[in-house]
Amino acid sequence: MEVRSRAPGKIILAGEHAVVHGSAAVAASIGLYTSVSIRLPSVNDKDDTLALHLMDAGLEFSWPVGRIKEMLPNSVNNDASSPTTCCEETIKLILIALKDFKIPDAKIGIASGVIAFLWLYTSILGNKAAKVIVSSELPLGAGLGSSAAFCVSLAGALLALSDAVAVDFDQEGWVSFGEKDQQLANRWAFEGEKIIHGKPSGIDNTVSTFGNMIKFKSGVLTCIKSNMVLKMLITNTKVGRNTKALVAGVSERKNRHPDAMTSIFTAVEFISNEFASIIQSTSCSDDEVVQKEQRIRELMEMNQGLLQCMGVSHASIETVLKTTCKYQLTSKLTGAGGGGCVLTLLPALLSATVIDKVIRELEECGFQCLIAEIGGKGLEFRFEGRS
Ligand SMILES: Nc1ncnc2c1ncn2[C@@H]1O[C@H](COP(=O)(O)OP(=O)(O)OP(=O)(O)O)[C@@H](O)[C@H]1O
Ligand SMILES: C[C@@](O)(CCO)CC(=O)[O-]
Ligand SMILES: [Mg+2]
Repeated sequence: MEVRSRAPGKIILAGEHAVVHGSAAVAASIGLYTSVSIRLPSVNDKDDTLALHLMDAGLEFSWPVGRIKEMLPNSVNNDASSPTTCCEETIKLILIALKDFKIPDAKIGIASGVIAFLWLYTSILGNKAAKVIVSSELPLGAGLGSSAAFCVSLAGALLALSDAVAVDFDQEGWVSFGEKDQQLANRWAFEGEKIIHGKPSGIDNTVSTFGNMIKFKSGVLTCIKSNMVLKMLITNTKVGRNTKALVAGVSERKNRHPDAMTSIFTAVEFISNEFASIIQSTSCSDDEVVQKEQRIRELMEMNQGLLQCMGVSHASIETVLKTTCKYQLTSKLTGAGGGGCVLTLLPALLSATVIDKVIRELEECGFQCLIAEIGGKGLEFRFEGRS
């Protein structure tokens, strides 16, 4: 039997990092997905290995199922309906076991994804043989929520094969879980994100699970119904960075300057709330749309300034800001910053010629541009066959 699942990446429109410290943030799913396929062996198949193929990283892993029990003595046969946290001791044990695979230095960040995989797999499905393939349309480690899409998609495929959720094997095509099961997938994905991010707020896995546009604060999600067409250019600076290190850096800065940083996080809270209310307000005339866009531009500019105060901007991000500013366009980083992706608001009345020009200039700097669909579907799965 084979199950496939897919979960989208995201953009954070306002509030990244501050959301880790309890401020509100606004995020939307984007139409780029991470897909997972899990194939269980047929009854007559004697294969007793768990194989993982990470297509984007070009890495393959496999473990005899007996070896997995030794590596993760505490996770196998957990209750799939009760998400649990992977302890530091288990992370260390898996890291030691991963040395056998000689992951190249340039790809060492993938190790945390493999640990998250092993934790989710063994906690939800136990000690079973399977072939798992992961592939993504998202750039990895670039601020578009690849880690969350990875964890959500995995949690979804694993839960679809577990006893913890009731699924209809005969349903054809892509289907979503019911709300209770979506919440369970989201809670498991959060446990995976903890392994990759250290201290995630939960916004990335939540928007990847539920899709659409959301406001998120202290673990609570509010759906946003957008009343305006929001078109964002996404520029990938291709400067690699690691969300865990950037989140930790902001916390260290907060420890050094608690009052100043708390004031910054409070300012971000106001920005996110205003952002959400502008998007939701109705506008009838072109003039009203232009006024709303103007306010969003100012909020993006202020948010970017505050992210710079938090220490998460980067020379490559500043280059995108300067380049787009030449065309009177406003940009801000999205996700953890430190490189990665930058959003540029494309006003509704902006001509295609200007968009082409700005994209050409950004690409001449070595960056990669894309315009993604905003606010689409969340986690979905499908069964490919039974045996
Ligand atoms: N398709 C994938 N295959 C293997 N590992 C993945 C995949 N997608 C994400 N990962 C794991 O997630 C890590 C990247 O996560 P990270 O949080 O640093 O960046 P991001 O999620 O893309 O950006 P942000 O958190 O700012 O939105 C990778 O190093 C890897 O461990
Ligand atoms: C930087 C951060 O705020 C967003 C990363 O996409 C981290 C998080 O919320 O977990
Ligand atoms: Mg991430």
